[in-house]
Amino acid sequence: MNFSDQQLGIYLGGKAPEITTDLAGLEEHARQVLSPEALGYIVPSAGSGATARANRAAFDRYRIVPRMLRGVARERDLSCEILGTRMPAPLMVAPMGVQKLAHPEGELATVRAAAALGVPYVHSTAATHSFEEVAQAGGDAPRWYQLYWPTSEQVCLSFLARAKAAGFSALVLTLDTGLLGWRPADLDRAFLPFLNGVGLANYLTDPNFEGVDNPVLHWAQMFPNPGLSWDDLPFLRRHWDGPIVLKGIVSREDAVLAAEYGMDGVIVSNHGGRQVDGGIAALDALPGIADLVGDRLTVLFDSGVRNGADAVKALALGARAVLIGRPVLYGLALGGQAGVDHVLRCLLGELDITLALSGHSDAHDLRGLVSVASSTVGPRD
Ligand SMILES: Cc1cc2nc3c(=O)[nH]c(=O)nc-3n(C[C@H](O)[C@H](O)[C@H](O)COP(=O)(O)O)c2cc1C
Ligand SMILES: CCCCC(=O)C(=O)O
Repeated sequence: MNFSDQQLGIYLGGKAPEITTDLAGLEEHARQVLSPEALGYIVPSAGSGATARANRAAFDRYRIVPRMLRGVARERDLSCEILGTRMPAPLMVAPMGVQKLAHPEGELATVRAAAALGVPYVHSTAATHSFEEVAQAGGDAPRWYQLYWPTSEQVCLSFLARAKAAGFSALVLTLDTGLLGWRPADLDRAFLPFLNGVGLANYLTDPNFEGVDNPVLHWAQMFPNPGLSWDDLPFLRRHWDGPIVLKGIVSREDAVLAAEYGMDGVIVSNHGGRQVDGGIAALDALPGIADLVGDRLTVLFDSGVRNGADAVKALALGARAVLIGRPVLYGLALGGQAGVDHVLRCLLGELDITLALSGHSDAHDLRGLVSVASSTVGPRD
């Protein structure tokens, strides 16, 4: 196999892509095709956008320090197993609701693209397709379920049972969205997809919603759930037979509590800056948490990853795998299933090439691969 076969054949399916391979430029392209409401919901972040900017600034501060002459294999294997789930590389699709805002095929296009590559897909409670539809589209491919814990215990139990029956193997409990954040782009338009019934597919197909007069009002009564506390977690353990991962952890204290409460993992994440404005960059929270609980918990990461090199940085700072958020939706907006396929292939390809060029044939033991760029280094005067 020659070089170009390897680059284009393996990574991109052998043809010139219709979408740029510069994933950092993807947002700009996606902005051209999204409706104003969809753009306002998907792209911006909470408040002034400070948390989202901090996410990116943190990635810029860390620099990869490649090592040489390490006998890197011509054919590398980045595959790994995370909480019982095999994956071709330590990459997963982050749970994201309301995907029909990006493309009419919504989550079905995303899960099909992920499944074809074996990349695990995490199904959001706020999806525009139900557990069962997504499971059918995804076939045997790995999938996890992300719970927004409804205030109704009956609905909560029904969601857990439906997810289990539909083959979702691990549970992600998102903790940073007890309420929606202050999102000016939506507030200025008075736009919330859920009020139009968008993002309620799991709810509307639930037996507990049968015969309900006003399903949107019913949803509104059970979505905001800021009252949850650590002592609620044993309930989940009793009713979910499989790994449980807490998403939205950015403090060391909470990471230690997650371990003490017997959780299996945490996702270090600030929800892509969509919840708290002025929050700590997720990447800045990662190394301290990984050092403290990495031997007891599976530490995963999202928020701000835009390309394969970013994923390498997060892995080197202690994440066992990285979840991809908005870039997947940008691919979805630009090309449906083919667009998501393209984005995932680019991520897998750039992750592989960056690791190989850094002296690694797999994605294990990357400690020491990044350093913090020092602002004092510059031309001598
Ligand atoms: C449009 C959109 C919808 C989202 N919906 C959910 C969701 O339903 N559940 C969840 O846990 N996180 C949700 N997230 C957050 C992602 O899982 C992830 O934490 C975030 O997108 C990572 O940041 P990034 O987009 O900057 O990579 C959503 C993100 C976006 C952009
Ligand atoms: C009501 C769920 C909101 C979806 C979400 O998590 C997001 O938009 O960030």
